[in-house]
Amino acid sequence: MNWSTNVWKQIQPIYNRILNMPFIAELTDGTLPKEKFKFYMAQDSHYLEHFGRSLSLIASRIENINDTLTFIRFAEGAIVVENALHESYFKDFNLTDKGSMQPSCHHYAHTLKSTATLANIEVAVAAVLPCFWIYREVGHYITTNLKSVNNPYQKWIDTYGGEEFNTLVEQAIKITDRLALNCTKAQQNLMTDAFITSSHLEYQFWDGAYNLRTW
Ligand SMILES: Cc1ncc(CN)c(N)n1
Repeated sequence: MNWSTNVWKQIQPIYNRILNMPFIAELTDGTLPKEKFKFYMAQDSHYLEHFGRSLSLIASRIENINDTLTFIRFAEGAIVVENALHESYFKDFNLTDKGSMQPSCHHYAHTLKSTATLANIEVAVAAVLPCFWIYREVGHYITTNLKSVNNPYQKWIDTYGGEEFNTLVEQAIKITDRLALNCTKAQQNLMTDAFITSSHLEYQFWDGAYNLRTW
């Protein structure tokens, strides 16, 4: 079994907790209160900047030059494409000030940046993978279970449930599995730990937004 299949199995309890979060249920049926989505979008805009920086750090450190190019494109996707979605919601919701980073976002963003800088490269790559993979799965899940035709969060759902994002996710999984193949079992375990930690932080990010958690 390749590394990614194995680690995805390991995070099933966390993934199922995510699917059962009120944030996801209400995003699916379009009833998520606007103030919670606005909080989430503002925090996510901060997150995407730091995520993009983490991807750029990985791009500069990863050995294979084609992987460097792929991670540069991932960084651009986060900073330009994904953030454009946020900008459009800022307009829709008259949000002008995104405020400062709050605990869940701060913890996740800085964990990724320090891992991308200081950890072995395969661990850094494993740490960013849930940011791709969990969002794709949640996007697909919501698309399949969509309950409302006029869902105000449709643009978000279409972005993460769509084909363009899926292509990026496939590339990220493939690179991570290739790196894992050249690792010892001990190194693979560190990759798994990083993947699990980021999966918990994905849960915390949505939970922080739903509860409008501030310092
Ligand atoms: C917190 C979080 N994690 C992941 C994604 C998808 N790149 C995101 N926009 N925000």
